[in-house]
Amino acid sequence: MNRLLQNMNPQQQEGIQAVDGPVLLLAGAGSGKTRVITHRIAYLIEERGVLPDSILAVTFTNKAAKEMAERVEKILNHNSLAKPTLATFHSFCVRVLRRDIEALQINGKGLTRAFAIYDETDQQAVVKTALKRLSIDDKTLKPRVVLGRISWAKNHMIDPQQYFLASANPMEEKIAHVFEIYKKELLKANALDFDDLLLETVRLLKSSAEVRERYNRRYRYLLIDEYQDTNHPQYELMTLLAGPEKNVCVVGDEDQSIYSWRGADIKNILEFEKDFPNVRTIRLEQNYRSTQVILEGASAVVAQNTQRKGKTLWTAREGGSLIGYYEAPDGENEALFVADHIRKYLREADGQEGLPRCAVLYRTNSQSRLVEEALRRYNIQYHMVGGFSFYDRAEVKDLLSYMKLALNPHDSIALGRVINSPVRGIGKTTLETLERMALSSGMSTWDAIGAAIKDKLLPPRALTALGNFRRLIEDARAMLEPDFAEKLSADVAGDASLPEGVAEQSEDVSFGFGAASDGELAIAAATEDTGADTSFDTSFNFGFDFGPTEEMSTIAPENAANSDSSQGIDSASFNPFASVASKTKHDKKFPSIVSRRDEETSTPSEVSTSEDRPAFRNPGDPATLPELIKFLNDRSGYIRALEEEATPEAFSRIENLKELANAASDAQERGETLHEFLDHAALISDADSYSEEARVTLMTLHAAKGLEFPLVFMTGMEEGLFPSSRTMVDPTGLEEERRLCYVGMTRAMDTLVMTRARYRRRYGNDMPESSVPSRFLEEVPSRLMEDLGSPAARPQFSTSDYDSGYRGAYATPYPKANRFGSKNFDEGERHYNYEDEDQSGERASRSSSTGKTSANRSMDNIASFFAARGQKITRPAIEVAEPTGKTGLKQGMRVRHPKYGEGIVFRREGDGDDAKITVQFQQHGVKKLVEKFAQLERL
Ligand SMILES: Nc1ncnc2c1ncn2[C@@H]1O[C@H](COP(=O)(O)OP(=O)(O)OP(=O)(O)O)[C@@H](O)[C@H]1O
Repeated sequence: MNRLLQNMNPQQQEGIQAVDGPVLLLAGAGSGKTRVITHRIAYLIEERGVLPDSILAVTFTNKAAKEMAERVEKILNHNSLAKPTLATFHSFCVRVLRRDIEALQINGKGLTRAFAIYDETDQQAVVKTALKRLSIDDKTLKPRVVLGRISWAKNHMIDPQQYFLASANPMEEKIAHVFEIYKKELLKANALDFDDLLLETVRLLKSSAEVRERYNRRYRYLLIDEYQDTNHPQYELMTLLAGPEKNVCVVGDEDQSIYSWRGADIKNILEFEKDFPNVRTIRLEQNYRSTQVILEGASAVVAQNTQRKGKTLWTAREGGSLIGYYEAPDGENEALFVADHIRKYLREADGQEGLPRCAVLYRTNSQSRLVEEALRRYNIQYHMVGGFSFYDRAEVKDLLSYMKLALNPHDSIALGRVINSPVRGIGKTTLETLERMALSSGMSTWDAIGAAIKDKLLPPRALTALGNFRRLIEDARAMLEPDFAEKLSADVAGDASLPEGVAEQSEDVSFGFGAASDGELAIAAATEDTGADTSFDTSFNFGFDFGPTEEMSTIAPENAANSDSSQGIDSASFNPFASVASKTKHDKKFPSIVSRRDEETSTPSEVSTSEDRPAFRNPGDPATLPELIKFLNDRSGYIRALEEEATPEAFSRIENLKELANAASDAQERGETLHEFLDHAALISDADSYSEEARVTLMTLHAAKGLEFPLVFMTGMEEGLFPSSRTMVDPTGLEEERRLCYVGMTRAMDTLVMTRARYRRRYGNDMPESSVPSRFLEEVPSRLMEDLGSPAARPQFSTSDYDSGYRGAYATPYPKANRFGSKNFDEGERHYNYEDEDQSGERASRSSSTGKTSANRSMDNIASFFAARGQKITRPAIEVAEPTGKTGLKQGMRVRHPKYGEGIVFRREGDGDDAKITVQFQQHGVKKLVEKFAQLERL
């Protein structure tokens, strides 16, 4: 047998040998697709005598192209001088255009071969020029938003004219005009952006038969990898390059198509057989990677999808350990569980053959923070793929810079970083003037801002922008002082009477809290209490959700006592400042977040009592860390700007900022000061050295595609997180999430563990929100899963497990029972949640005392989780009849809420006026609503 066919199964052999005519290689996960592609190329060269340079293989990433080239070289024993072309779509297009773009010129006009390639910064500059020319404020129409639309239009082959005709509103019309100018400007500059590289190549090959035929003669064998992730222009390019011979082999797996948000069209693979009628379809269905258990589990999940061709994957690796499931009380414990498991795995693997390798996968980058911190506590080195370490991300650094300025506004580096981020009209010239002033007088930039405002040294617009920025920082600084709320409301009241303009604002008093002087905060003269509770709400629009008026309160009972009785709820309680207005002053002072608290007046144990629960600030206390972050997020306009951008990247940045707020809440609970929090963040990024030898890899599910690991963790298996809430009411989006789940599961070779947190903090909320297990967990047959949460299986922690270097950063070492025994948690102190308040239905049927409900609920959760899969469990399931009430809404129904939009009913409890309904909203996560006020419309 030919050496290239040895050790290959019959389908793989067919895939290697079928080199003539169109071939669709449907390669299931782990079925040796990469092996087949590389051997196929080698086979063409060695067996069929094809010239290497007449082979073109297109892959998705440069890394994949490089690896493939190396593998082919190796298979051919480095005997071939000529090389096949292995490139990405974009790099291939650059080659074509550098050679032939001038064929597109008409009467000598058009782009030349010396064209420039514009990156995103260049693109933004062009859009800004266009907006300026059209007198459109780039705050109302963000350049990034415009660029997103332009890219979308281009990838759907829509030109500015068509875009204009199809525009449904004035905004879209404006974008069409910008698009038109953008196109002309690029042409004038002899430049192409990334999308153009593909589109112009397609246009070239379509319009010039001479050029097309030349490429068809040159590349007689075409191979496209990851075909399921190609978009429309890439599809067109493939058909043009396939030429009359159509020796084109596309390799892909529709079950691994996870890039529709980037324009990938799963139809390309689903309809390949239609486009090439005489296609030979080869299915690679033997999986060499995973155990039977893992493969069966993954296949069961993806089998729920409708958009697929359907493959029956099998493996000779019979049996294998069951898929582990662990339900942690919260996100921190989930991460610690993973870290503990990894430590054991690495220990056990020590001395055994082969490098132990494992991966922790998550849906969004922001989830890495807790895992990173847990691994660091265990002193386990890790490598993070596809992104910076959490604290290195631009948006996180920006927000930390704001926090640093709140402590020290003279920190010129932090100031330089955020003075115009988000864009607030403080331009280059202004900054240069400030820098010159600072340089010549020895002032800090902060002081230079003050001087420029005072002496009106800059144009009015610049001064207004600087004034606003200065005020933002001063207000943040004021939040670090006691009684800030009262001062702020006084300031807001005072503001109304102030004439507009920079001159007035330049006076210290009009800045609300006074200008800061070196080393200490100058506080504005105390003003009368002007009724903080009303003015406060208007002065602070945090731009995030504190809950609707009809939502069940998540506030502590002492605050809930102020509820609006007619509604049975307390809208104000969702405002972190509400407690300031509604509570009576406590004797004990809340520890300052600026300085370390006085150990005599407040010991760590006191902080965690219900009376002094850190989540709630007493009147006269400084703001808490999460409050400060929320204030900065909102007042800086940072989150708003990202929301307007509305790209997947922007959403992920928002998630990161929310995660930073969560980190702050954790720090607050540990009693950390702002200084300590910032130091902790700095240490994390400083110590962030990656080792090539690291055996632990952290990455998103997307980044994991194409990789394999003996041990894989999939974390955050929760509705709203995974599947992501944005996809949950869109069947197509949901199918893509399911494919992502399949990709994740099939990365595991020997062991797969899926975890979730029962309560997860969202956007630094005082109270973690309860979560619902991901539907994907439910889709794995129960016989394939085992619960790792039973006491015997539960890892045992001791404080000595933690890296001593890190312990210093935490004021209170965690007691053993707090980690996985979740003693505190179970006693309902820190993790108070509405479910603790409202379990009437379940409680009625339970004889247990309320003090133990959390522990019992945990059992019930696991019990019902496994019961749903038909697995026998020792604890009898609790029967709660599902009432339907007046609305007739039932579990699984799709509904619309006037504020939260679309969602799916997850649970209904109680009846009559007390009936509560839990809904998973697409945009807003899980909400528990009082049915009679909820105004839910059935869809
Ligand atoms: N015929 C074979 N005999 C033994 N091992 C094989 C064979 N074919 C593939 N493998 C092994 O199976 C694993 C998966 O192969 P490969 O990475 O090529 O799969 P893939 O189809 O590209 O996977 P995915 O699409 O899931 O990323 C590799 O470890 C590979 O060495």
